[in-house]
Amino acid sequence: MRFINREHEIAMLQKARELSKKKLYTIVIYGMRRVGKTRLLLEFLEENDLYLFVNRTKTSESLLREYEEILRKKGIITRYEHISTWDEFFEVLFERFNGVVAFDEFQEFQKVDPSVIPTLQRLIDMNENRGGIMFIFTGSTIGLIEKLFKDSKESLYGRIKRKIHLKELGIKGAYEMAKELKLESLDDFISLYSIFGGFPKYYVTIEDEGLEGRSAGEIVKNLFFTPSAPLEDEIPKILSLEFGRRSGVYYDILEAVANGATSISKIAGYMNREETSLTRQLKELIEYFKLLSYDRAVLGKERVLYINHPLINFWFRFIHPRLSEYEAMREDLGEEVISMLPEYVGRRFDFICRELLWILNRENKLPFKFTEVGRHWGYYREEGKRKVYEIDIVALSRDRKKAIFGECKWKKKAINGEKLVEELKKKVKLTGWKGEAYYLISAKKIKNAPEDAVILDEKAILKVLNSPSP
Ligand SMILES: Nc1ncnc2c1ncn2[C@@H]1O[C@H](COP(=O)(O)OP(=O)(O)OP(=O)(O)O)[C@@H](O)[C@H]1O
Repeated sequence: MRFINREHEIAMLQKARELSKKKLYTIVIYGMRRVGKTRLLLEFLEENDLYLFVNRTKTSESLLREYEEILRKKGIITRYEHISTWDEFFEVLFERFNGVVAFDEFQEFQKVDPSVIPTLQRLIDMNENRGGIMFIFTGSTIGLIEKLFKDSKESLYGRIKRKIHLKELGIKGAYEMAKELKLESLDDFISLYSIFGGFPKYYVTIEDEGLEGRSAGEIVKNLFFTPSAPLEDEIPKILSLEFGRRSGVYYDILEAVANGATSISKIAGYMNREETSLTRQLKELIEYFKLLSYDRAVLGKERVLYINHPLINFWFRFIHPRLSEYEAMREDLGEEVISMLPEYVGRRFDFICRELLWILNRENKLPFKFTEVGRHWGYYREEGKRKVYEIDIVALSRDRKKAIFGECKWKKKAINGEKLVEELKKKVKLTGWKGEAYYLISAKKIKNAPEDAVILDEKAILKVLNSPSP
């Protein structure tokens, strides 16, 4: 797959390389698994730079031997020289090497040999003013890498000049990949993006499996629901690397949230456990692993939990609760899941709308600039009963005096725009909104679109996706 996006990150790295010529420069690139850290490194590194992968399955001695061999191949040490300690390894680097040294999966040193970290710290301190070397450390386990570099108790704290949090490619980047894969049909793309988000790895898997130009349903079937499917253990693999041996309750919480338990009391109900026995793990899933987030009612105080990683959400919604069936009757389960996809995609479409709105906002293509966007929900009484209303999009100006209220519907059938806006206006009344109001409808096809509403239909969405990035 051609290298997509990341101009901003490459520019930051290039600037750091320039600065490192005068004075040692250290940079951390961290982000979720599969987001593209290694590829970014490899695109950036030049022939004489050093790429060093910290392989967690190796012993300290064998990793050192591997790196020693790399130094030999690069001509940094001779055939007759040997490196027997990590001290020597870094000393040789500082004495003889000019260029970039990239440690991929740096956090794995904690497993292979934790003493490497203070050794490196000491040598960084001693060589602070030495020009010519730049260190890049990449790490996947977000919580761990943050701890390694931000926690003042850990030794590399304060030695890092720049941190790059590498995020998913975003909807435009994902659409570029989809185009490479001949998947430009918006319907298929919206379904795939709802499942895979902007993680390049999964689009590369579509390419690796020769599934270019196929429908979203066929792709999902092939990648998950065939014998030895390529993504059959993707999520368990990622999560076991993140959670280590502490996994148990985390899995149950994720399953509960993916299936509609959006608060700690509902999760406890789903799992049939006491709330207090889940507090710590829930906090860790939010703050340390960053897999769960809160979605707030923009005009209110309530909040609900959701899984912010699209593929983890998909896995826990459809496969994890039915792992036995997944083993024994995979193809049948696949048929069932594929038949439920339109409804699933319909619900994920809210997030897609928000992302599209952010793009339009950046490009000044909305009635005003908003600074916050999310959902809103509230309650009203009808015939003595308490009922809920929901507004898919509420985008607010900084002073909270202007708002865009929107509905997002991804369905095959055309939506009646006028009717939808009428219903939306009734819901807006329920919120008690007093400021300026604008209305937005996002749907595949819209008939009777009111002239003064912001319209995000198939044509408008394709225009956003195809517009050049600023
Ligand atoms: N910007 C990109 N454009 C095109 N392909 C990409 C891009 N970034 C990554 N890829 C591809 O996606 C796959 C996964 O990327 P990569 O291995 O770099 O991710 P990673 O973050 O290092 O993952 P992990 O933490 O799991 O090792 C690779 O096949 C890579 O070539």
